[in-house]
Amino acid sequence: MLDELYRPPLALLTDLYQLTMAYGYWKLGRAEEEAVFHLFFRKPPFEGGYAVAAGLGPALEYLQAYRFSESDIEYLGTLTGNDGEPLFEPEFLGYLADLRLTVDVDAMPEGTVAFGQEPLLRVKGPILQCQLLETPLLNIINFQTLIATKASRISTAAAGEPILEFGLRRAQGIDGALAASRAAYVGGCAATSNVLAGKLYGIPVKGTHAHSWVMSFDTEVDSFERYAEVMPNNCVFLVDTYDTLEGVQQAVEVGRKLRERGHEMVGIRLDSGDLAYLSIEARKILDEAGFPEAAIVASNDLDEHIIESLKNQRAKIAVWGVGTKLVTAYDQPALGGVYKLGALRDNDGKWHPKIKLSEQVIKTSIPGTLQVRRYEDANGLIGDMIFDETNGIDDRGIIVDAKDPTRRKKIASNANAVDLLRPAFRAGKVVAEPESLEVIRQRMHENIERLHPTVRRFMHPHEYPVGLDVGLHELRDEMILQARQVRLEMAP
Ligand SMILES: Nc1ncnc2c1ncn2[C@@H]1O[C@H](COP(=O)(O)OP(=O)(O)OP(=O)(O)O)[C@@H](O)[C@H]1O
Ligand SMILES: O=P(O)(O)OC[C@H]1O[C@H](OP(=O)(O)OP(=O)(O)O)[C@H](O)[C@@H]1O
Ligand SMILES: O=C(O)c1cccnc1
Repeated sequence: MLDELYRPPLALLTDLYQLTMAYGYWKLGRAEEEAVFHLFFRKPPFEGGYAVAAGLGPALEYLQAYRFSESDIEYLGTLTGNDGEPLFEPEFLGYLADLRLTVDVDAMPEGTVAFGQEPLLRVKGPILQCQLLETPLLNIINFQTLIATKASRISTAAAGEPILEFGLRRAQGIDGALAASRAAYVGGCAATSNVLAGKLYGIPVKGTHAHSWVMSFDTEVDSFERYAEVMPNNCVFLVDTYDTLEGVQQAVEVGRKLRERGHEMVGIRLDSGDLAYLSIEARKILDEAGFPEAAIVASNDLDEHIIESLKNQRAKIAVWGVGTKLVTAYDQPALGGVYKLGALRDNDGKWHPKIKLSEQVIKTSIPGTLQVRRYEDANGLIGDMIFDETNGIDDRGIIVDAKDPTRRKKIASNANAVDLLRPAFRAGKVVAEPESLEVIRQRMHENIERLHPTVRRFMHPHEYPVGLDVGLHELRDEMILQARQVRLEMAP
């Protein structure tokens, strides 16, 4: 699913330091030196057990359109350093003007469940190009993955009942809203209130009416009657403007008249008060009045925790309207995905793994040209192995936890294995088959189903096994020791 929004070339959508490094590589004659970068997050968001990969479609659209326009080049020519002289020389700007991407990108298909440390995306090609792409790729993938994950958690809480995404009015700007509507659908929402997202992405659109409609009439019942007249095929009455349970009675009255005219009331919406109590009482009123099919829609600052609690309270809510907390990822507003250099190729064609050290083990990078192999059997997912494609997998078939190397797991030799990073972009062209959002969300549902329920739990979820191939782990350890040794020797 490639969309129009990211079609205009947006090569300047990057941090200036990517261009200063690009200039440096060009100046040093290293622009075409081949590199591999990986995009990954360290910990699933929301203190959860998993994330849902999203954003690849728009990212590919971005890559496909990538070029510096004439006005981009002109603008870059106006940038100066602290001596007032141009930052970039004209020959470099000419190089950028002619630049067409030749990188290869391998990526997890959207809707795949993903875990900490494992690459969602791998970019391989001239180091200058890889570097320029860091910021826009992180921008697109981080946000959509975050929102798809939130939506998937909310869908899990609603246990199959439809979620309507109502976030547009409180989303982070225009693109924040559109990207969130897309990702929310990937993560399992049934529809959006955002009509532009409906048009751009083919997401079903749904809507009720606001309090202002009720307030604009002399009485609540009058407002429902007029609404039923003009919109007889889409009647969800918002019943909480004055007194909620009285509002339900008024909806029933209007629903009866509607029925006489050959239409059925779709339902009512609750938007304040105790949603458990009010939905249970409203359900009784609707059932007793002969409207067992009328759905109770609820909204009001909902998230996965409130929905889970309302379900435990046996609330009679059939449809959930969720806005702010979903589209702003309220409790964790950024994913924190990073993009790190894994390897460089020297003149004789050999790949050399690269490492960045950190005081925190979790932040020490994983060297190599990485791939993720997922193992599963009839019962579901077993574990993921991160390995270096250049060296292949060690015969021992063991994964080692990157945070705690004493935690290891032997992978059963009869487990099914699938490599998650698949060719998406080759030498500047999209090669992944475009996927509809329907296919993507179906993949998300199937993936989530195959996770152990304890991994899906909101509170202190069970940690899904992800580890380094034991051979890669040993190489990484050696590289850490070697880098530290070198630094020790260099110490005065
Ligand atoms: N039974 C319930 N259990 C848990 N949370 C609930 C329950 N009923 C409602 N909530 C949540 O509690 C919060 C109530 O919000 P708030 O205190 O603003 O009250 P309100 O009913 O919205 O009042 P207002 O009239 O100001 O809109 C919302 O997030 C809502 O989803
Ligand atoms: O609570 P959220 O999850 O963000 O869902 C969207 C909210 O937006 C609307 O309220 P708003 O007060 O903006 O307008 P209204 O007058 O239609 O209620 C709607 O009634 C929901 O409460
Ligand atoms: O259609 C609705 O009920 C709706 C739409 C946007 C925000 N809140 C509610």
